[in-house]
Amino acid sequence: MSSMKHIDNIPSTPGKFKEKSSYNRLRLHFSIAKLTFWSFVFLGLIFVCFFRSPSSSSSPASSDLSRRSLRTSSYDGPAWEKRIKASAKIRSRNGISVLVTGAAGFVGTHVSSALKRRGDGVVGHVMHLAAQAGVRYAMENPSSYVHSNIAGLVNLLEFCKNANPQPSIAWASSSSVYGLNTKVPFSESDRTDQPASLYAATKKAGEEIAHTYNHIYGLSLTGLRFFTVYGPWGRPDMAYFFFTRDILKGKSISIFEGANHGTVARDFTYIDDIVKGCLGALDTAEKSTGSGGKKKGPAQLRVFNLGNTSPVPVLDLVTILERLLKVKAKRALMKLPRNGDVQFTHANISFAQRELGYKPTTDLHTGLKKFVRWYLSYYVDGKKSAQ
Ligand SMILES: O=C(O)[C@H]1O[C@H](OP(=O)(O)OP(=O)(O)OC[C@H]2O[C@@H](n3ccc(=O)[nH]c3=O)[C@H](O)[C@@H]2O)[C@H](O)[C@@H](O)[C@H]1O
Repeated sequence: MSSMKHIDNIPSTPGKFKEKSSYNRLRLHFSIAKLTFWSFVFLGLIFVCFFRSPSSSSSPASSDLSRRSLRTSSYDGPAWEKRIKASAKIRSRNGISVLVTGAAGFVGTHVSSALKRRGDGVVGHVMHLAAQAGVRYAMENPSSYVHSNIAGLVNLLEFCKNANPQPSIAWASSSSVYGLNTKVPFSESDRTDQPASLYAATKKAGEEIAHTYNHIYGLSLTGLRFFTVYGPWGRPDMAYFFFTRDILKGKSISIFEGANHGTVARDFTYIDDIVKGCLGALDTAEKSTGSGGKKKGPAQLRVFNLGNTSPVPVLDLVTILERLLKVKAKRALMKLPRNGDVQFTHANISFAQRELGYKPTTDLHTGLKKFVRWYLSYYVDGKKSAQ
């Protein structure tokens, strides 16, 4: 595991870490190829693999254990193992032990701490920085998407299928799989065979791969189609994040519009609502039916939209940010580039509502208010630099 230290240098979600040179890019690919499956999986999204198990204690969890206990400069040895075991320990009645990959990413961080708060055991791979999220970055670094979203997924499923007992798996898909679909709101049964970006194509491939492992090996699999997740500790490559940074710096921001000044809108979904959907998926997942690589019977296979059901034009997002930041943005309207962006997303969440009890409660203004409060305290009061 000590080989994982090099991951510090791997360019991750654009904006968090800058790629310095083509040498680094080559090194990234070479290094990823060498990683074990533990470090090979997703960033900016979660991939949760979990085993139902009896509780070992009824005492409440300490909510900050998950991240703090794993923050260490050494990723092997007895001390590290002890910390991993402590984090994995279940502390509530009927708790579950969850392997959260991408636990250092945006959604993974929030899901891990929510699990810890309710007493579940969590094992994070805090060094998991391989890049795969983001629609536009897929044009710059296509192979990172294939490595993480396809090869990483297959590696993980290979491991899970051979396990005895097999775990159930909930994993992050994306609203982008709807691609050029024009029927709104997007329902899980709508067509998803027209991806507009490589990112979307790799997520769609993940859904098909999930089908295969469910069919052949009896793995219980739940894919979650996230709709533009935002909030504190979010990804700097996302528009709401870098708009905030650039508005504060007095830099102009490009706001995309469709043909004939058509509205570009997103079903922005607040992180706390997404976390509730993730926990709902874990709590309702059935057991896998196979063991040791052999299927014993049909297993659960699900896909859910986790959106907000309330698309907001990007122009309105900017207006809300201006009000919250008390700074006027320098707006530059631009035609939607042909780089993978779609014009509109809108989730139908009735299936998730019925099956997971998923019910988003945060509107964009309320969510952005929380984000801006965090942003100002972290970057402005905390004097951290936002690149
Ligand atoms: O739901 C998803 O599955 C995806 O959500 C997110 O993608 P998007 O919805 O595209 O979010 P984001 O980039 O923040 O752009 C937001 C809006 O701003 C517009 N936009 C963007 C950049 C810009 O310079 N100007 C602009 O108007 C842009 O046209 C868009 O309308 C995740 O990044 C992705 O990983 C995936 O999870």
